[in-house]
Amino acid sequence: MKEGPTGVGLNELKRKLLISDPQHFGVTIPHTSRPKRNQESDGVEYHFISKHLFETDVHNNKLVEYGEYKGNYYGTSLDSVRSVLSKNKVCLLDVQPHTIKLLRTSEFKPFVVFVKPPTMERLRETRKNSKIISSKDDKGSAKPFTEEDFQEMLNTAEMMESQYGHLFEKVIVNDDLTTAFSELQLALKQLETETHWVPVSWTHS
Ligand SMILES: Nc1ncnc2c1ncn2[C@@H]1O[C@H](COP(=O)(O)OP(=O)(O)OP(=O)(O)O)[C@@H](O)[C@H]1O
Repeated sequence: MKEGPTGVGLNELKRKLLISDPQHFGVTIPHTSRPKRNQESDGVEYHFISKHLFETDVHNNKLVEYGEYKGNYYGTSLDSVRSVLSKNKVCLLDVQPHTIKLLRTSEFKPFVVFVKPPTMERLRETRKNSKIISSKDDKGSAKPFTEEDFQEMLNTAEMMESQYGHLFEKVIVNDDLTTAFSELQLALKQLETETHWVPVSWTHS
């Protein structure tokens, strides 16, 4: 499980992990109530369900997280996480910090990595040629980072870390991308090869 402020590089790091070992890592397929487009297939880009069913699922706590955008719901179900785990893969999931509590169970055994922005100076330097890809925008528009984007990223990161820092198992500063990716790979490898501490209740199941 990874998290961090918008634009910090979560998608980029997730993409790199998936490419590096597609047998080992997996991602969830989200649910949406938006109508399926012609070129899309159910269960590939999204699980397409009705608005009514989405609301029932929300009511029955079947979703890890969900939100509404342009009148349609989008969300990730607990079952979609289970489906990745059932293939014996490590599920890469970005979540809001308040969701960590929900996932800290013996079933999911999350390893929480906080992806943190570097200093303002280093953001300016490293993101010179980077574009923010608006995930919310259907056309996937991309525009350069502004000073405000950097400031917001730093503010959000500080807020997240002060409020939820105790829930992070690993903090990775995404300064140089290649270095950050290597650190992430190493942390995940160590997680699988070395002994680490978990709540005692997790050892009984
Ligand atoms: N270390 C880095 N150096 C330079 N550019 C980077 C670095 N990390 C990410 N980027 C670029 O910054 C942009 C935003 O990254 P990305 O889309 O991964 O962010 P995100 O955290 O997933 O954002 P969101 O939550 O809004 O989807 C991308 O164009 C990405 O290539």
